[in-house]
Amino acid sequence: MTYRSGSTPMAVEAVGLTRRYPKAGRAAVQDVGFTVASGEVLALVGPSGCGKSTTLKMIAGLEPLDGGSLALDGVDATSTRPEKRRVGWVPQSYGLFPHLSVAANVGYGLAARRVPKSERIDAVREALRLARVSDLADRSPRQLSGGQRQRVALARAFATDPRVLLLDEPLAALDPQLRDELRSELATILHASGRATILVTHDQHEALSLADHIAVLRDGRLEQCGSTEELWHRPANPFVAAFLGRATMIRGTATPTSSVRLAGDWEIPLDVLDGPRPEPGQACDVVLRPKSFDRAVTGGLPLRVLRSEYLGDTVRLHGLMGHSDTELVVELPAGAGVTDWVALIPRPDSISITPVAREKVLA
Ligand SMILES: Nc1ncnc2c1ncn2[C@@H]1O[C@H](COP(=O)(O)OP(=O)(O)OP(=O)(O)O)[C@@H](O)[C@H]1O
Repeated sequence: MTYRSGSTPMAVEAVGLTRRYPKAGRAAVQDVGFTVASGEVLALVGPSGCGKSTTLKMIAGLEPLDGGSLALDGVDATSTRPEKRRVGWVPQSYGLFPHLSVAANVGYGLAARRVPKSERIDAVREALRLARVSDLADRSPRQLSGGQRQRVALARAFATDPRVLLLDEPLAALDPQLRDELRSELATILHASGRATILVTHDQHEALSLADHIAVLRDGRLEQCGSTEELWHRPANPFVAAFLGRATMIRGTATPTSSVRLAGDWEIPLDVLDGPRPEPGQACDVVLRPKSFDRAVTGGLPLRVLRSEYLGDTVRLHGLMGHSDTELVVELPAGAGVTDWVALIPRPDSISITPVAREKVLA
């Protein structure tokens, strides 16, 4: 039991979730835990097959748990039937019925549960308002754009008054431009709804802009779960760093002259380190992102360019740090030509440096 008297229980508390499909070798999900408060959005991210959908299904009650426990609003729900969990599911394809109006689609779940008509009308009106589609109530799903369909699917989930909303790749069915436009609107709707939301996405931009917290899964296991800022600035390992935004995480060593020495004799100054300063000789994890550098006018850190990609405003360089074999991806403003070697100066505000405790280095 996760509820402590005097404290507000978490809307979702998953502890050690484990699912082993029959006849499968390894567990699809192994020992995954996280919490989500009401009004918060958690993004489950990770490569294809890492266990995101299975985790979502365990919370909805569509897959049983082979280990661990699940509490909803502080009450154990590990074996609760799906229809009793008050969990709203928005599938990737939205699953709207083409022969029903938007309002009838939104009220479908309530009608199936024989909710009285007057209550149903109020609930549908409120759900349409929350999802910002009140003006579409009489249309058929065929007369809607992709973005409108997505919001109607959300309204249908809202109508049943769920305490938890589960969204499976909410923007995946939309074209890239519409996806960008809808991202911020969806964030506003989800936060205004006051529900706990768990969404699955492949897209790091979606995770960073929609979610308060992110859980990164890999091969069924949780690599890291924390606030978006925490994962961005202090990724637990190179996999998490790379997954959220092409970052490269490199282990370096603090020098006596307030810098960190990395591969290829690169030195990054410790100017903007906001946490505790490392002692000389102490190991540090340094997260370098494509936009962590400008082109140096004189001197600078040498990047040996292996390949370049023209991206319009910028050029993306794939290279090696100095004479080392450590790879790095850097994006610089397009315009100045690309040569075999490019000199860079670090932009300290976009580089994260975390001193590593000595015990962790030895472990
Ligand atoms: N019904 C099933 N029976 C057996 N194995 C399954 C079943 N469903 C999923 N799996 C396996 O479990 C693992 C996790 O699958 P899951 O669908 O949860 O991953 P995912 O992260 O959602 O993937 P994607 O991003 O591709 O949708 C995969 O190896 C998958 O092949």
